[in-house]
Amino acid sequence: MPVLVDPAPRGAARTGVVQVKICGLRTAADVDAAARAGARYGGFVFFPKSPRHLEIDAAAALAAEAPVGLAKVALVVNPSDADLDALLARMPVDILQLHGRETPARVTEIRTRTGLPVMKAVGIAEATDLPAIAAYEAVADQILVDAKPPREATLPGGNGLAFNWRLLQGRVWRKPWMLAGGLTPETVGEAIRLTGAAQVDVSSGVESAPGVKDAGAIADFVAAAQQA
Ligand SMILES: O=C(O)c1ccccc1NCC(=O)[C@H](O)[C@H](O)COP(=O)(O)O
Repeated sequence: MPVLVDPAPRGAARTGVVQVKICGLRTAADVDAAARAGARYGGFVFFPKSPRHLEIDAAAALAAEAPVGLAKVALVVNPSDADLDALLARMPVDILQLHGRETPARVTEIRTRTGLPVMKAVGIAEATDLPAIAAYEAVADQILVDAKPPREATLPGGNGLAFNWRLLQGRVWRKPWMLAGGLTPETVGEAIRLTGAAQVDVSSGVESAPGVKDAGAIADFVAAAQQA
């Protein structure tokens, strides 16, 4: 049964509570932990080099059992039309997260072709990276403001690295956005206070090992975000 999801929630501005995405869910226990903790979004990674990668059928089985209220986010990197067709034919997806070098034109194409809300990841390391957010907010439903991966990184995201959150102070964007990059239960409160983020995303910071989620850390992270 399709889950009705607001593609562009206003987060804290709408509900008064910071919305949380737990990315890299790989097991039924992970999905359960995220939902029980009160996360709004659950992310499923489709990137074979990642320790969080899932085959489509495995992700589809998890997504089918996910409770209503946990929006299912499919994270893809530079997907071809065939990749998207194969994914969406088998898995119920609420939001597509584009985490590669997709251009604004390609974001528009994917959004039109799939009919799904699209969240585009933009990597930030310094102030000169910020204008890309404006370019993508014109075409995407949401922006994931993430740490830019180091040049030598094998993953375009999920590296557990933070960026200077003060770069975002005083910035206003028209579209909903989510803060990501190296957040942990210990740091997420300060990150929210410094940036004003209404939504936050975490992966490495709630793991006991790469790709292994820790239910206690997920609960701590969501609680810390919601209390900020
Ligand atoms: O998590 C991965 O392995 C991954 C692979 C390829 C592209 C993106 C990936 N992750 C993105 C995320 O998990 C989050 O959206 C975000 O980058 C936060 O990650 P982290 O810094 O680990 O909290």
